[in-house]
Amino acid sequence: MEAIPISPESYKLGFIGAGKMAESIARGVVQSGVLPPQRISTAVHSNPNRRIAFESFGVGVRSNNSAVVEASDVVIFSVKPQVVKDVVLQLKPMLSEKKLLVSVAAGVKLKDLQEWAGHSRFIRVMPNTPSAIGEGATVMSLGGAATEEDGELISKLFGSVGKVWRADEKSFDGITGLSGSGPAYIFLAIEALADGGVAAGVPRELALGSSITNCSCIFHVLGAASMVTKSGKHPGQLKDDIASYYGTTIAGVHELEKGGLRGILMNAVVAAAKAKPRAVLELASSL
Ligand SMILES: NC(=O)C1=CN([C@@H]2O[C@H](COP(=O)(O)OP(=O)(O)OC[C@H]3O[C@@H](n4cnc5c(N)ncnc54)[C@H](O)[C@@H]3O)[C@@H](O)[C@H]2O)C=CC1
Ligand SMILES: O=C(O)[C@@H]1CCC=N1
Repeated sequence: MEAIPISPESYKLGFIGAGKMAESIARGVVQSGVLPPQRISTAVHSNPNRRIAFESFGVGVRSNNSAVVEASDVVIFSVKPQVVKDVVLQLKPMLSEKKLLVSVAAGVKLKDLQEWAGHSRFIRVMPNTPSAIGEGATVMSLGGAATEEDGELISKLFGSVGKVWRADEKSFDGITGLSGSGPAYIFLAIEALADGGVAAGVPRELALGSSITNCSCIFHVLGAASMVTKSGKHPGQLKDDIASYYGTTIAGVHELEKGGLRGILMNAVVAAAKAKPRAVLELASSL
């Protein structure tokens, strides 16, 4: 059966799973103006605070998952990986090929998603939480029956909250370890660098205090990231530009190298890429 085109001007978007990732995407999409909140809905499973979070930016909260699917042309599965199979199977009678299905679940393969849904108009996406402020990184891979127009629609949706790339699904574990989980490593680094500043005599408020948006640690991290994207120079070159001979920076860089920072960061990405969410382990053991 040929997939019925979804109108970019009027389609309705539904989230199954009203958690942190769904909120980051929905919040960013509404802020960007690509979809008005009236065209987005979700349902709250157990935590009533999630209703408040979504309603705070105008997204409607329906009574249950079925009501969300019924009202939506595009359905994003944003529950934890171990819950995806159950919700897709429960909703299967309503998931006709007229609807475009999307999953953001880490580690859950298109092959399985398509089998549970009964069709392959499915797109697997790996976003990250900076989507909430329009700075997300999203990678997507199309299932068998997803059309080029479907790909463009989802690309535009996630493009409204950051940058979007397409990749072979084979790369998805690595992409999850790098860009899905990656912001957490940087948050950790920001916190640790600020603590280093405090240890070296920088007042806490100046390093990373209660008025976080105005702290020196944030500005140097933002500045460094912007230089990588805007200068066109390799980060190694930018590092060399700061590290004067006999200078202060090279003393700090020496400590980082002695502690194995590069190896530790590489190991973190590889460990996250290899980590299998419980759903995937259960799936493998049932084969
Ligand atoms: N948090 C992140 O940075 C990223 C998360 N993801 C993926 O996004 C998905 C969601 O992750 P988070 O938002 O972090 O988790 P979360 O725990 O914040 O959200 C999941 C939500 O699903 C709800 N839920 C549980 N069972 C349900 C059911 N049967 N029906 C409807 N809702 C149900 C929960 O109440 C919760 O609000 C996961 O599959 C994860 O792999 C992907 C990229 C980044
Ligand atoms: O930690 C997790 O499992 C999810 C997937 C990528 C980021 N958070």
